[in-house]
Amino acid sequence: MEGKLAGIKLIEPTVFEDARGYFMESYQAERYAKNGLPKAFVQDNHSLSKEAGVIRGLHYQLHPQAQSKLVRVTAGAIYDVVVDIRTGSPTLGQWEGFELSAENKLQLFVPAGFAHGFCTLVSNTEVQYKVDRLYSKEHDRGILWNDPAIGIVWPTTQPILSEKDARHPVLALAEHNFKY
Ligand SMILES: Cc1cn([C@H]2C[C@H](O)[C@@H](COP(=O)(O)OP(=O)(O)O[C@H]3O[C@H](C)C(=O)[C@H](O)[C@H]3O)O2)c(=O)[nH]c1=O
Repeated sequence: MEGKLAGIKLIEPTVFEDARGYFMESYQAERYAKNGLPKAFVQDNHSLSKEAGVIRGLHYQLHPQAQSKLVRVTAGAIYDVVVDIRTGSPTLGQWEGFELSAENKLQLFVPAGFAHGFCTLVSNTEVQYKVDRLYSKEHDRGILWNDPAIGIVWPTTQPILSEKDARHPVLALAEHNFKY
């Protein structure tokens, strides 16, 4: 399913349930590539947030280390947010949110050119995501979670933030040089 912002994809995997529980292919390179996802991811990430109301983000990496991400929740639930920061994009500065959970098993594909962040909805939420470029501290950038120019409506107005996330700059969108 396509999001309202070009390139964003919400993926519902096939879940095989039986009396024991369930099985699903959480990723399959050939099928996902047919849906326009990168042919190769190079890193798996996994975070645990102990409380509801944790916001991680909004993050992105600059070219040439700009990352596409395939995000899923394996415990708990998040409100996952993407912001279009592609210079020249007709939806530059627009955001969209999705509820991903261990229950709904939905996966979100976030192409390079989007800032990404999430707010946990329950305690002990675990998020696992694939990226197609390696982490690069030098290319890592952030946007303030409540940047008034973007106006994201989060599930909380008083989030638990890392020190880094509490002090991101607000974003003059024109500054970004993502090739649309
Ligand atoms: C992202 C990353 C971080 N780190 C190290 C750097 C720090 O010492 C520590 C925690 O990093 P950070 O506070 O940036 O972690 P999150 O706040 O969960 O960041 C993530 O949150 C949002 C939701 C994202 O979309 C990004 O993928 C990612 O930036 O892990 C690594 O060693 N490798 C990595 O790929």
